[in-house]
Amino acid sequence: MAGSVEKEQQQNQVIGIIEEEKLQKQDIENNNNITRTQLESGEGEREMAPTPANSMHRSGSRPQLDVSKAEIQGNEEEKYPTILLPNQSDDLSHLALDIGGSLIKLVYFSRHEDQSVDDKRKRSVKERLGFSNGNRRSYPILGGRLHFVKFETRKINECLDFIHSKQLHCGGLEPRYSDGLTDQNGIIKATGGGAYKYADLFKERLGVSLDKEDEMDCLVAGANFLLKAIRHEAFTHMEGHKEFVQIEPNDLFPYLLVNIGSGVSMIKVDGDGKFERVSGTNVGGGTYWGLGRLLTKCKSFDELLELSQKGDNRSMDMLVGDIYGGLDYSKIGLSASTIASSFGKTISEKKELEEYRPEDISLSLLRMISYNIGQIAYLNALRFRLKRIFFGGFFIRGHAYTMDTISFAVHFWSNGEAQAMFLRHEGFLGALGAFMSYEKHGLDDLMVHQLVERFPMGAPYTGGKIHGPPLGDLNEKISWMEKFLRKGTEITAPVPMTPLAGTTGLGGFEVPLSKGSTLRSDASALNVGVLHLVPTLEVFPLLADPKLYEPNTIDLSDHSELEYWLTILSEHLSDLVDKAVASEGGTDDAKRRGDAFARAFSAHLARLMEEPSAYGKLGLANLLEMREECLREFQFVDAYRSIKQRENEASLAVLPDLLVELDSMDEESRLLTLIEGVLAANIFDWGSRACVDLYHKGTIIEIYRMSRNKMCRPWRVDDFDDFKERMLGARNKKNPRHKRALLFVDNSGADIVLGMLPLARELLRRGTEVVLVANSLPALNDVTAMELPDIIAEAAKHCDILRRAAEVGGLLVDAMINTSNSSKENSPSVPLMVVENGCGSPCIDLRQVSSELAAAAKDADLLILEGMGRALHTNLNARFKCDALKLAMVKNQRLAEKLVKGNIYDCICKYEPVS
Ligand SMILES: Nc1ncnc2c1ncn2[C@@H]1O[C@H](COP(=O)(O)OP(=O)(O)OP(=O)(O)O)[C@@H](O)[C@H]1O
Ligand SMILES: CC(C)(CO)[C@@H](O)C(=O)NCCC(=O)O
Ligand SMILES: [Mn+2]
Repeated sequence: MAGSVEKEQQQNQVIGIIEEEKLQKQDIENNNNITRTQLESGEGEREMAPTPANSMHRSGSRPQLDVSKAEIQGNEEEKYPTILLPNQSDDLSHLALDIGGSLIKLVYFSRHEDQSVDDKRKRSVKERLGFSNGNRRSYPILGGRLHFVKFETRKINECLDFIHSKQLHCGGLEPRYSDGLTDQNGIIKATGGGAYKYADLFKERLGVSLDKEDEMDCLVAGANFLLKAIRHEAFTHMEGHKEFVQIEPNDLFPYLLVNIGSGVSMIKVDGDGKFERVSGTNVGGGTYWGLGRLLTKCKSFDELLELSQKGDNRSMDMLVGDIYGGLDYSKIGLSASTIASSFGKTISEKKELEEYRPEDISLSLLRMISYNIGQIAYLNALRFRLKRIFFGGFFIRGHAYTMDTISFAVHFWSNGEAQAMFLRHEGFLGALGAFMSYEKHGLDDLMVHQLVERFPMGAPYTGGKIHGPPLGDLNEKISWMEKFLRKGTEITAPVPMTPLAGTTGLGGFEVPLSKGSTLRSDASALNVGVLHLVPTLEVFPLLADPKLYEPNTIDLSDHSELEYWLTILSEHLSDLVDKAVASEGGTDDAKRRGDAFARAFSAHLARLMEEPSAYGKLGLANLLEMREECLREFQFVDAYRSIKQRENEASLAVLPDLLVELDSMDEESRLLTLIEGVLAANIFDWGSRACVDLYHKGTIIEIYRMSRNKMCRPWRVDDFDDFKERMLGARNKKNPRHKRALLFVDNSGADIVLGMLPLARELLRRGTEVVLVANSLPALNDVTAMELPDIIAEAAKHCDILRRAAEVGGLLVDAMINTSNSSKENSPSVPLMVVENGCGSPCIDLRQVSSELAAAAKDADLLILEGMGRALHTNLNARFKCDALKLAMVKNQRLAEKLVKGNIYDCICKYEPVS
């Protein structure tokens, strides 16, 4: 794709659907009044754009639209006139299809220019660290998003409409105006039988040709991609218990892939493109849905599945006990309750179909088919000595009972030798594989750490389906939220996670496990997010062992733990909404958005409470990030903006006094005071309920002083003496001073200004280069990389060391500072730099950090992680290749008890020298 970039950039790009209210003709004619507009792009995502002349620093990962010199094409009276954007650089999409006997699966990719601002901080970082991420052509893969959508094959017109409304068939370009490009882009990769059957229909309706890819090739390519590139794609499901498994890419083959679509294919996979279809069965998903429809009169697959959840198969199935007069047949290992013959009971009863409960029929049928597939899969695994069986296809539909039955069959027959595993993207294997068959998309090179899965927080999913019209408008999104809630409570309901009693241990499987009363919402629409491909993400190079690294400290698979944190977030919500609404001026519009945000986020929390792994493996870091993402989705760019500003100002005002105080001390007490200061200042955390209550009781400075006065050693975890020894004894050869320290900073205000900056200054004074690592996007009151240079410039007015270092680090190039003419020659000229961490969350997952942080880490020999999010919730147990100091105040009673057997406001100073 990279090769065609220039060509595409020369093409005028046309955007078909832009809301007319948003882009008024007049503005377009004046062509410079529009500061932003919205282009619908995928599930409820919004795209906005600065004009080049008046570019707003919307911090963010959101792509932006260049509407300069925009022109209406064609009839201006049209409701949705086509708008030509000559200066908009390429934003294309690719689509691939898997048209099966029952369902059509779509995978589409939307890509956009990396429009991250090249601010002075970034420029200086690039210069200092000698790396560049500005040139995206140096990356084999381009950033963008992979979306997953499905439709029923019998409703193929809905699918065609969807493709048309999103212009997916012409690479994001309107065919009418893209001339030559239509041909070039008028080919869609497609697999499944429908690629043949519906080729003419696609040509007729969309003017595109389907480029047919072999179905088995695609299934295998899709499965291999998912298993290698997506963390925790596979999971086991036994007796209601779901567990994610991480498969090592070099320990993946061989395996048996069982794709349960309408029919079932069993494929032995030995490598990329190396496979053989070893078996299949015509008793599959189509059988369940088809027979079930006839026997129960259900109108939809989900209705049928839902019925099964209230069923009792004993009224249909003939059990061993029915045959043996209530006895087990223990000699061959069969309990009385084992099913001897599915549906067998109905032969001895003189009942008509109508006299059986549809619920029982559905359950009996589901069990029969699942068990049968599990058994055939086992036999094939045995045939080829395969230990792992991955089950895909939409028959599974993330349904607990189906998975339990299959797992049971595999486990029972193989005596636990073979393992059944399921895939989160279950039904999308073929479509993904077809997508992969596009040449030069670069996806093969994609690595786990470059993929971020995001769940649209307020997206147009209703009843598990995604349909147009696109929600480009926040109003629509908000009113849709209300619909979602209504719909959500209808279809999203708890399924017990704990197994019900009833199995005999003798191979009996008479009472369904994890059956619940209502069906969980459609897995494929709600359980699979949008995959963001971010080529600039890297694994933090200083992790001692990335394979062993687990960012989260607390295990949320412990249900009480999950409940606790979900409750915390829930209780925090109204306060957060107040802040968010205030940050946007408290207007009516902001209030509506705040309300919708609160509802959307509560719905997600409620869903997670019922179904903790709804969005994949859940950790506290994800949960906290989800909140920030959700805020951003409702356009709250920086909810704590004014609080941060106020706290920065208040802290900067007392900084000079603090520096004087520090400078009057000897080295040893200064170091202690500095660490104390960091711990004390970490009390300013708007993410902590307890602290927020505290803030009502005093000014920032009062609280900071109070906090510092209460600092008495030993702290709960207190390795200060070791750290001090390393620092003060650093003059000998064996332990030279640190060359470069990375300081992962946390909050704005006192935390950064009175805590971390003075510590940075001390390191600089000792000749250690300092890199401040801060968030890329706002999260709570965390300081961002974009905000830091201004804070440093202010602080530098009072401090030569900071000023010189910031100058050397290129941070002060155009800042207006009053230089006081003091002794330059005394201060060593090591740089102070700022890099972004690549995150927009209070926590940090070091498996996915920005490339500039990765570059800065190369020469670092000291890490200081500060704050609850970065040093406690995540990374407390992380091991590094260099010295590491973890500093935080524990601002939560439960966490304090759990992690350090201590109390709220206890402090942690954990020093881990590299051995
Ligand atoms: N909403 C749904 N509508 C219809 N079937 C569904 C739905 N959700 C799950 N299913 C089940 O999934 C099956 C289809 O799975 P899948 O999409 O993997 O196969 P397919 O590609 O359509 O079939 P094949 O590969 O055999 O041509 C259906 O037969 C049915 O059992
Ligand atoms: C025909 C396909 C491959 C179409 O996806 C699938 O439905 C299937 O594998 N059916 C089972 C056919 C058999 O092997 O008995
Ligand atoms: Mn299929």
